[in-house]
Amino acid sequence: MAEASQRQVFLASRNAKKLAEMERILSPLVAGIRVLGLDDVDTYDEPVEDQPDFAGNALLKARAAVAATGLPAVADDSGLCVDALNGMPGVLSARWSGPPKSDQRNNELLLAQLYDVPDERRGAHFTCAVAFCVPGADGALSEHVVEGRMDGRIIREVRGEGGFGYDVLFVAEGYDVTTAELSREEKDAISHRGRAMRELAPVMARVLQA
Ligand SMILES: O=P(O)(O)OP(=O)(O)OP(=O)(O)OC[C@H]1O[C@@H](n2cnc3c(O)ncnc32)[C@H](O)[C@@H]1O
Ligand SMILES: [Mg+2]
Repeated sequence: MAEASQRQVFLASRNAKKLAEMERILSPLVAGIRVLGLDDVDTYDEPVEDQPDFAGNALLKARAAVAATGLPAVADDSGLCVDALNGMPGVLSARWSGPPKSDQRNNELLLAQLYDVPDERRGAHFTCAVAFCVPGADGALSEHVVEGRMDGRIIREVRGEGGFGYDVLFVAEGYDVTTAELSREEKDAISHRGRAMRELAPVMARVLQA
């Protein structure tokens, strides 16, 4: 029983589609893991994501999750970095068109911003930082951060029904369909999130077993 409870991990995301990706990538890679979501813990305030980089925001979210729940927690901070926009929207990706968060308005704004940008300058990449924080017996936190990246370009009209966020406008390098047109497995195999989570999984397995 003690070992089973050791392997509970809280995935700290308010984005249901992102959370589903995190869970489906991690669960098969960490033996015996029991994934908990927001519905399994008492409500707590979402921390303000005010850090200048993805790793900083991921850590902030994971630390807040541990503080609220006392459980080992994983948080993902991710976003789209567009070359022609000097790396924006970057850490501001979720609310690029202002609150409340809307994928559709974000995509419309991105298309408008890139209206005059020719095909050869529409390069972009997704970045995902994942932080894993584990409370120790002495109150200290053990913290681990990994990052993944997916390169590609921004097309001129939305395509596809899968994924979330900017997937409908993003074509990964070597592909001619958007990441919203890929199957879940195909997206996970190449995505920033898939790469980061696959790097984190053995770390989680080791830390949770200790
Ligand atoms: O912070 P949490 O609660 O996890 O949920 P969130 O949606 O606010 O997540 P972020 O702060 O990390 O912002 C990430 C945004 O970047 C975009 N994004 C990240 N990963 C993406 C992906 O795989 N496909 C498309 N868009 C993505 C999308 O707009 C997300 O809302
Ligand atoms: Mg967020």
